[in-house]
Amino acid sequence: MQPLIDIKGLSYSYEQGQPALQDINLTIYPGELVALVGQNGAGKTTLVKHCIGLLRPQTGRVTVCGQDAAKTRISHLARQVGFVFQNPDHQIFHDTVQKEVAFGLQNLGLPRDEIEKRVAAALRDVGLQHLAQVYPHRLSRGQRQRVALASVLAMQTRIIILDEPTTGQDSLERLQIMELVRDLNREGHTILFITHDMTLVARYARRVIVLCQGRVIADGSTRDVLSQTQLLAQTLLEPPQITLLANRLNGLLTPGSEVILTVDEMVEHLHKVNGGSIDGPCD
Ligand SMILES: Nc1ncnc2c1ncn2[C@@H]1O[C@H](COP(=O)(O)OP(=O)(O)OP(=O)(O)O)[C@@H](O)[C@H]1O
Repeated sequence: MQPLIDIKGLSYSYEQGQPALQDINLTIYPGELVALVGQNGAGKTTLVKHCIGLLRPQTGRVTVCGQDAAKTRISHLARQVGFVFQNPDHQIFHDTVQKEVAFGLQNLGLPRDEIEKRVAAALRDVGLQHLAQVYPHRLSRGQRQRVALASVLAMQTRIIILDEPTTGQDSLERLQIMELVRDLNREGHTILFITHDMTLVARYARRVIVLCQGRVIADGSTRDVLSQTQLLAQTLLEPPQITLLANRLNGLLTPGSEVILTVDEMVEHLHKVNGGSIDGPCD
């Protein structure tokens, strides 16, 4: 299968700085749902900015949908890769939510009724349809984040990259955003999301890439990566509380069983251990 994103030997340093990325080699295939994690300053944002053409490799090469990202116009890449910035205020410029979400579609030259349809659908998906005529900067940070997400959804790109998509959201909104991300992935979008929230990683990601000081130190299935507690400790990332609890209990109850990632898995596991005497699920 042809990769959608192919990164070979990518290194990058900001002026007068330590290398932000060092010899990154990564391949993202169609249909993946990938979490990119690492402590502050690990290089996550720098890496994804190379995938949308905002930064050009100093060494190495980034290919997106078969095209060299360094030689492709940003506007052209934007048809393939949607990017939701960590700070929504970096991508919100218009005076109503509706105009903001329509902007990229107008640049594509789409007919007016198609634009209206896509804007309405995207606002519905993020739960903001009732705020279409509001000035975006009057909204909460979480709502502005969802405006930015709606703008990307409306573009219907094959790849969606989200930099900390749940920042500023309460716990219900966090889950709603991640359920939407999972639905988009099921509909065929390839998703890469950056987060520090390892509970969301455990629950939603199928693959995890760990960056530490500009290098990839782990890349594998969520279960494999989250079971490497010592490696995660290097990056100051802690597995979800339920995983830590299960690790402690496993030693006592059922040595050698698989790492547990969610409350549902824990309940299922306890059912097995106790012959079905525990009610669930409760995640
Ligand atoms: N515009 C910039 N100019 C100079 N140095 C920068 C710039 N942006 C990032 N850096 C530095 O590059 C390194 C990687 O930063 P980057 O923002 O990619 O990390 P990150 O993993 O996304 O961090 P965070 O989780 O805090 O967003 C850090 O040392 C950071 O200080």
